[in-house]
Amino acid sequence: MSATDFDLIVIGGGSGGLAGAFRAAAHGARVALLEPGDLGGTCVNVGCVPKKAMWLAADLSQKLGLAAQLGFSLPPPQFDWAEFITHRQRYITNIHASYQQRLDAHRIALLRTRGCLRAADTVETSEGVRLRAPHVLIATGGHPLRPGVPGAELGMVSDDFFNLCAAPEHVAIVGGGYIAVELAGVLQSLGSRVEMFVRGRRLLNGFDEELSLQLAEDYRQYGVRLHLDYSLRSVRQEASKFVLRDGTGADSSQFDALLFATGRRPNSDVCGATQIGVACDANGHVQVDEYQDTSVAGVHAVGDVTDRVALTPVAIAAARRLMDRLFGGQPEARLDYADIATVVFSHPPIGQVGLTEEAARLQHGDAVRVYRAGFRPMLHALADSPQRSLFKLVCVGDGERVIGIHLLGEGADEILQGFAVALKRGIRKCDLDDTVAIHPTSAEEVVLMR
Ligand SMILES: Cc1cc2nc3c(=O)[nH]c(=O)nc-3n(C[C@H](O)[C@H](O)[C@H](O)COP(=O)(O)OP(=O)(O)OC[C@H]3O[C@@H](n4cnc5c(N)ncnc54)[C@H](O)[C@@H]3O)c2cc1C
Ligand SMILES: NC(=O)c1ccc[n+]([C@@H]2O[C@H](COP(=O)([O-])OP(=O)(O)OC[C@H]3O[C@@H](n4cnc5c(N)ncnc54)[C@H](O)[C@@H]3O)[C@@H](O)[C@H]2O)c1
Repeated sequence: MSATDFDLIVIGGGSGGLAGAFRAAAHGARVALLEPGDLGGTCVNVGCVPKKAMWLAADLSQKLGLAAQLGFSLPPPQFDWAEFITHRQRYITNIHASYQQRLDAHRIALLRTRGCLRAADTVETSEGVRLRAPHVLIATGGHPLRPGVPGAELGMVSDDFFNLCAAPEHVAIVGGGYIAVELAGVLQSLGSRVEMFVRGRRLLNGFDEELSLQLAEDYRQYGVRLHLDYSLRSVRQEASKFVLRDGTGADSSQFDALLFATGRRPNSDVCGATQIGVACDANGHVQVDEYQDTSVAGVHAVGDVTDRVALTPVAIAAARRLMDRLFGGQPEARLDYADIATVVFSHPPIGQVGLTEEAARLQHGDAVRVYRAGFRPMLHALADSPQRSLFKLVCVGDGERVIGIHLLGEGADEILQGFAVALKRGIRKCDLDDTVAIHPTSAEEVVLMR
């Protein structure tokens, strides 16, 4: 291969890398994409997609329970986890095929190999082939992190969760963030008995505290046991069971499975970034400026390998804007990272965009006004199930500009997107008041708060 074959080399074929490669090629750039694993990276293979599939199965299981309470006579539902996996994996295989077709259509050179930066314009493959291009995009994502305690290697991480073929009977989950909360909900709904061991005093730091407390209550009602303020000292295995020991020396019960959901680390070292002088923070995240440029000219980075919001649509949006700037004649194109909406696929889900009440009060003090709606969604009220929804609006100033929307409850995952557009456009509370409700829905509560 000639040394100057490409305009862009992309290291990593996950959400950010693929989006960057497609957009650059659409602008006419000659692109090489290096990916040793399955196309789609974390999101498609061991993240959003299989996780959402499991969440949908868990949601169906809960709905079957409600249906039985509402007069449907059903045999006790049996969930064939292994069969569900064949549907899940078929869905994922179709995504791989569609990516491959798009790569071919865009004439992107896909190299099934690992890439390592040797200079700002040079990437070496595992086979020792050197490729050159004036622009390199680092999009190598991250990997799950285990806590630094003795025995931590005994537990699963989220990647391993997707290899399960049945619900373990009794599961310990360490962590209280996105992945811990989501997989706890899935496992409990699909038949496991789940205990969560959370370092902090509440679930989901960074989310609205009231919603987090309500979700903890929902989880307790649902049978999940929460150990808050838990300090993990070590893990050991006794026969096939796992036992956790805490900071006081007390042992947990015995578990059939142990899952660590204790955060992720960026894949910056494996791609040679640091060796060519790309600046990284103490955790290894590649440091980028507002244009996704690293400290080395011509080397750019997007997605989980950077220290920005670790979400698929963020990696995609950042990569597309970067390619619009580099190859699309839009010199100012860059991603605005403010007010990015996010959903935790818990049971029920939580959606948030903008500032939490706590963050708003720190920034704006007494100028903050909060509106709340707590209610039982109709299906749960009909079935006399205790699950409640809690919606909050955080507003600021005399004009009551809406600076935070927080939704916990059935449908929150689907409701939030439209309101996120409105918040981004700077709506005020009176704009919501002026909007006629859609009845009877949960979403109408957002425009009916008083
Ligand atoms: C369990 C779980 C659930 C999640 N759920 C959601 C969700 O519901 N919604 C959401 O928005 N986000 C979710 N996320 C986060 C989301 O998956 C990530 O933010 C997203 O995948 C980041 O994309 P990326 O392109 O930066 O990295 P990745 O998707 O991780 O892709 C990086 C790719 O780079 C490759 N690579 C690494 N090193 C090299 C190398 N040296 N050479 C070549 N290739 C290399 C890897 O093989 C990988 O394919 C979830 C994450 C997890 C773990
Ligand atoms: N629905 C979604 O969009 C979604 C779902 C999953 C993951 N993600 C993304 O992936 C990222 C990673 O998810 P995550 O859940 O791994 O991380 P996280 O940062 O959300 O949560 C990590 C949790 O582990 C705990 N923890 C860390 N070190 C610990 C230790 N040594 N001992 C005990 N507890 C410890 C933290 O206190 C925290 O509760 C998220 O921040 C998010 O950006 C998004």
